[in-house]
Amino acid sequence: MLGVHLQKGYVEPVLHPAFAGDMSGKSLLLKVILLGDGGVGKSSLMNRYVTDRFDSQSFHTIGVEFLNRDLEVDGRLVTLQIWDTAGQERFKSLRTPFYRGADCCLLTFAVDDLQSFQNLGCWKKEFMYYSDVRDPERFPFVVLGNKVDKEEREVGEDEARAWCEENGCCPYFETSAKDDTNVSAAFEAAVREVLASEEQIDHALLSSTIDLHGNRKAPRSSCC
Ligand SMILES: Nc1nc2c(ncn2[C@@H]2O[C@H](COP(=O)(O)OP(=O)(O)OP(=O)(O)O)[C@@H](O)[C@H]2O)c(=O)[nH]1
Ligand SMILES: [Mg+2]
Repeated sequence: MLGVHLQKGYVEPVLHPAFAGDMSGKSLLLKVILLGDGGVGKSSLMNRYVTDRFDSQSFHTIGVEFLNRDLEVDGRLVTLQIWDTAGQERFKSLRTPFYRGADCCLLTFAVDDLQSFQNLGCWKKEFMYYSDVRDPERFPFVVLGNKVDKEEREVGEDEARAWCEENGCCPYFETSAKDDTNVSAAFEAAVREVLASEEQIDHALLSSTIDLHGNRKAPRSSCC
């Protein structure tokens, strides 16, 4: 980490460019969004990562909040803009307008709460419906099984990994916002997923450019 740039806000829904560099053009602004049932620990994960604090008495989120943190991943400077949403059903209309423009979605459940794990598919669907992503097949997700510090589990690691494989092979992290287990690793993985997916798109674009050239050349050679 190069430094923490803390910014907290309650914001209007805006279209967010997938890659907006800073004035020097050296830093990438990436929007990642935390989704999952109320109480699984989304706000706690964001606060642990950005402010290195944990509150055992946190309140439910209403709508959305975001915090920024600067970091370096594989030599790339990134400003990670983490959007924390309200998981409770009654706040659905307040959170869904903020899905657009996300670069990565962190699907979160708590390992001591089976229902929150069973709801992951609904969260994924809700995100895909409202985010209107350019390339749904390639959109990066990361799955977080939070509260691994708790002794009583309702969801096993193997079960969670199996879900990830069946649903597009997203990376899986067992985290604890309380103990600071794997929290940085999970957010850094989100950045890597975005960078990798952008590289795939660049590669696809490059390939189609080469194909275009190839198509232009083919008729000429047949003419001769
Ligand atoms: N033991 C343990 N408790 C946690 C952990 N993460 C969060 N909690 C607790 O779980 C409760 C809910 O955490 P929040 O971060 O508010 O949950 P949330 O997902 O943001 O909930 P909503 O805002 O309603 O969507 C709080 O009491 C937290 O202190 C964790 O890793 N371990
Ligand atoms: Mg919250």
